[in-house]
Amino acid sequence: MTTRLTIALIKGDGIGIEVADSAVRIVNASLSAVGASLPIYDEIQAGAAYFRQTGADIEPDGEARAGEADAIFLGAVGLPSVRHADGTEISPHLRLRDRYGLYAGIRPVKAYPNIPRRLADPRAAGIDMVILRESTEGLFYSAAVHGRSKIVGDEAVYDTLRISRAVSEKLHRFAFRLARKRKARGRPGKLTCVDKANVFASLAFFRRIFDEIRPEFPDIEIAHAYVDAQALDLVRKPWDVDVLVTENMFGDILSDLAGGLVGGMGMAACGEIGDEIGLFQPAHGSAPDIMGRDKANPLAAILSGALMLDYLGEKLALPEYSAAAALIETAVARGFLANRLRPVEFGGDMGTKAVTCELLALIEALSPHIRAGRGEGADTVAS
Ligand SMILES: NC(=O)c1ccc[n+]([C@@H]2O[C@H](COP(=O)([O-])OP(=O)(O)OC[C@H]3O[C@@H](n4cnc5c(N)ncnc54)[C@H](O)[C@@H]3O)[C@@H](O)[C@H]2O)c1
Ligand SMILES: CC(C)[C@H](C(=O)O)[C@@H](O)C(=O)O
Ligand SMILES: [Mg+2]
Repeated sequence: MTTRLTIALIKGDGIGIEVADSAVRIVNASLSAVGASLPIYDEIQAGAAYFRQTGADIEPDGEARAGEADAIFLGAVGLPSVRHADGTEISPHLRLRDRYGLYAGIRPVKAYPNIPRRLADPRAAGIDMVILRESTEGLFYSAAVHGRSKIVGDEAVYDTLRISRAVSEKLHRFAFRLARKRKARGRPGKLTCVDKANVFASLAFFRRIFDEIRPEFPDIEIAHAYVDAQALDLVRKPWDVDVLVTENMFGDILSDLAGGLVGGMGMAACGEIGDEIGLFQPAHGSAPDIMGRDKANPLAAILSGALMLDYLGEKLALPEYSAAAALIETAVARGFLANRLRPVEFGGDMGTKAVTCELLALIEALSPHIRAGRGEGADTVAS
C-alpha cells in the first residue's frame, strides 16, 4: 500500500460537477484495482455559482490549499450568465495556472474505434496527437489575473501577448521530451512549432527559442507552421500530426477544433503541468446547454484523471499510480472497441452515469488480470 496523496478537487459549475464525480469514481476504482491507497480529496468551492453566492470566485484559502496538494483536479468553471463588470467571466483556474506556473498544457487527441467520425477518410481512424498549449502567458497574459487588461475609458482596451524566454525554453524542452517519449512508443516523434512568426515579433521570438533548443534533440524531426495553415491541416490531414507546440490562445482554439475531429469536447482531456504541481481537467467547459440532464460525456474528465495518475506515478515514483492510469486507458480503448461505450454526445444511448458504470465494469473485468500479473496488462496512457 502506498502513502495517501492529496488531490485538491474543484468540481466547479454545470457539467463540471457531473464529470468530476465520474472521474473521481473511476480514479478510485483503478487505484483499488492495482492495490494502491486512495487519495484524500480536499474539495474546494470555486466558480461562477460560488461567485454569485459570495462575491468571491474561490474559497478564501482555496488557492493556497490547491498548491499544497499533490495535484489539482478540476471539473469546469464559469457560466456565461455570471460576469465581471468588464464583461469577462469568472475564471479562477486562470489564476491557478499563473500562480503555480502551469506552463505545459498537454491536450491529447486520439481517435477511438466506433466513434462516428466527421472525416470520411479512413486514415482518420489513426488520429493520435498531442497539442502542447503554453498555458500561462501568450495572449492570455493579461487574462491570467483579472484586472491586468488595460482599459482606456470607453475608447480602447489592450490585452498583452507576452512571450518570455524563461517559459518558452521550458515549454519547448517539455515538447521535445514528449515527442521523444512518444517516439519510444512507436509514434513518429515529430514536433511542429505552431506560431505566427511572419507577423508578430513575440511569436518570431517563440520560434527562435524553439530553434535554439532543437539541437539538444537531434533524434526528433521538426517542422514549423503558421497557425492558420496548421488549422487547415488539422482538418485536411490530422493523421500526419504527432506533437504540436504552440502559444496559449492558438492552443486553446486548435484543441477544441481537434476535439471535434475525434467525437467532441467530451473526449478532450487536459493536464497543465508546472515545476511543482499539475492541474488536470477536461478541456471543455460547464456546457450550460446540457447541464443537469445526465447528457455529458465524462470521458474527457476520466482521461484527464488518467493523465493525473500517470503524472503522479512518474513524479513521485509510484508505479502503481502509473499502472492505474494505464488501466483506465485500456478500459476506455476496449470499451470503444467492443462498442460498450456509446455516449449521447455522438449519438449513442448512454448518459454520464451509464458511461461511468460501464467503465467501472470494464475496469473490474481487467482487474483480476492486473492483480495476478498474468500478462493481460494495461497499455500506456495516450500522451
Ligand atoms: N476549463 C474550464 O473550466 C472551461 C473551459 C471552457 C469553457 N468554460 C466555460 O464554460 C461555459 C460554457 O462554455 P462553452 O459553451 O463555450 O464551451 P463548452 O465546452 O462548455 O461547450 C461547447 C459545446 O460542447 C458541448 N460539450 C462540452 N463538453 C461536453 C461533454 N463532456 N459531453 C458532451 N458535450 C459536451 C456543449 O454541450 C456545447 O455544445 C462558459 O462559461 C465558459 O467560459 C470553462
Ligand atoms: C474557460 C477558459 C478560461 C479556458 C481557457 O481558455 O483556457 C478554456 O477554454 C480551456 O480551454 O481550458
Ligand atoms: Mg478552451
